[in-house]
Amino acid sequence: MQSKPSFVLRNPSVNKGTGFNNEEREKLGLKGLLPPKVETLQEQSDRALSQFTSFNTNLERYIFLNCLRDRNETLFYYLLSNNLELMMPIIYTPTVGEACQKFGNEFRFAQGMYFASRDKGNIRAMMDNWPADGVDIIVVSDGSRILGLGDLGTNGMGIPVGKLQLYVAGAGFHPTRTLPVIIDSGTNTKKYLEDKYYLGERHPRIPDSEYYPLVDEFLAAAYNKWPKVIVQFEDISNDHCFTLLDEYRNKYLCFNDDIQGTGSVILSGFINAVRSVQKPIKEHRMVFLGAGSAGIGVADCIMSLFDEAGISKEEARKSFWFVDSKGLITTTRGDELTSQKKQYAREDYTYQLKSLLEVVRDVKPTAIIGLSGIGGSFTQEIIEEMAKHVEKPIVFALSNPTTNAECTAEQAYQWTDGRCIFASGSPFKPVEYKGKTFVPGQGNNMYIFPGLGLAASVCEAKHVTDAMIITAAKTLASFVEDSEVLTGKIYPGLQHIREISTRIAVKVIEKAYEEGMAQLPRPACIETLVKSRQYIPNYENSNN
Ligand SMILES: NC(=O)C1=CN([C@@H]2O[C@H](COP(=O)(O)OP(=O)(O)OC[C@H]3O[C@@H](n4cnc5c(N)ncnc54)[C@H](O)[C@@H]3O)[C@@H](O)[C@H]2O)C=CC1
Ligand SMILES: CC(=O)C(=O)O
Ligand SMILES: [Mg+2]
Repeated sequence: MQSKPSFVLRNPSVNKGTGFNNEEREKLGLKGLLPPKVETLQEQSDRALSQFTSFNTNLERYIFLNCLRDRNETLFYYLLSNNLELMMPIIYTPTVGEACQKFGNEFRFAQGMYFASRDKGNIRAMMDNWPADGVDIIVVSDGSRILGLGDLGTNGMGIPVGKLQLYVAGAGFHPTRTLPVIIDSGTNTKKYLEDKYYLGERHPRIPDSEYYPLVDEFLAAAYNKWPKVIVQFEDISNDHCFTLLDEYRNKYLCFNDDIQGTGSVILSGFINAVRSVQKPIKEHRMVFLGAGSAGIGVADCIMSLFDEAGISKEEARKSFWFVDSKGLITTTRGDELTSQKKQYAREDYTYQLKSLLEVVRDVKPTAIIGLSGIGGSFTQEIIEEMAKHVEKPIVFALSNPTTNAECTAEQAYQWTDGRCIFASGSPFKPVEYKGKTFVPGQGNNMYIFPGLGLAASVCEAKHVTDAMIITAAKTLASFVEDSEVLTGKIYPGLQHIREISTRIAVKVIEKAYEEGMAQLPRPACIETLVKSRQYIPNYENSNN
């Protein structure tokens, strides 16, 4: 490849830094521009790892990694892929949450694309500014509900960026073919509107009459420019996300990660928790704290287990109790419920239960599922009350980041005397309790979206269906052996994410063919096709 040296060394997609061999240095006119030693990718990675560990704070490590990505993409993905467990909590939850909150302060260079209301009418033309040849996947947020941190506006860009890094490292999307997007529809967070470093549009969120046409124009433009692209909606507040999903799920190739990805990963964890406690699904009583996009998405997916057990929807709903900021959701509560809440509203309560503790006392749940964004809301009293009535309580504290988790892993094991099956959205370290080591599971959609997205992209799916989402959940669950499940392990180790994503992709593609959703002619071997499409970070694959 003939190119100006300054360009090659400053283009992260092709830059190898000290990895350029002598022949390449000669050919590309790089002689004298690099220190003499030619290094292998492994040697470069060893140095980068040592630099990574030398920082004092996780935010510094986050900045270091993103700057590395901006210099040498191959090295970044090689380092990340080989140190995923160490680096996941940095590029993803919890550190990405802090990085978003400080996005304006720590901004160094632009990534992805931004579309604001004033761009209305020009979005398709703006997309031609994106420098890559093609785009296979877009993660789009409007920053309105970033993890459990609320409305961060344009600062939310860290989330699409981080999710796409997982798509590359976890599933093998090609990094140059991923596009993080922020639809800047303003922010209602005063702190950011008044922050001199805030980089978004400085106005309150636009009304629905402007919001929906803006998103519609963005999607139409994206599918016009990249007809096979898959779009993942991410961290969009629940006043919009359900409407967007309903509107577009049968029009374009898209899905909502917080509703469907979370639904799938928690269904998977629940399947294994049910295997672990050895109690049939119809005997479970599930209390949800939080009835937003994630809570409803999870319940909708768990409903499939009742369906498989031959239990009607009407009957199955009696196993769910939802608590939101106003208490137990009932048909008699007196407030206007959204259609999503209505389907799970209890009809059998003539009295009102205002607090989670009251609900737990009343229901004696076998599972308590936190997707409220409220840190510490599973108190000792609540968990102890639950543990009185159940031999192996299922405690899922799934809100992110770590500070927003409903309880910590340590608390859950202590308060249930080591009997609970625990999972959290953000990672917790193993817990020593009464001479035993408990390894908490991470119930996070990161196990699902890379493989699901890969499947949809590779087989050129028309749409992402519920059956594909449930297939992904079951495939993930199958990674945990019976013997492991009995010890309380419900998710496989993260270090196997590539294998997991590959298997999820294969199974989801098979389902897509079964359902007539796959548009690519059926290949002789789906696994071979999937593997042939996966990016592996090494210099042999680069263009030089
Ligand atoms: N582990 C994972 O993979 C995922 C975790 N999440 C986390 O779940 C949390 C919620 O996400 P979404 O459902 O998308 O948000 P959301 O805003 O759609 O829903 C939040 C729900 O919590 C309820 N709530 C708020 N304050 C409450 C209180 N004091 N008591 C009881 N309920 C209360 C709200 O009424 C609402 O029903 C966030 O922290 C997010 O990070 C979301 C998606 C995936
Ligand atoms: C994990 C995730 O998608 C969330 O917390 O929103
Ligand atoms: Mg999310």
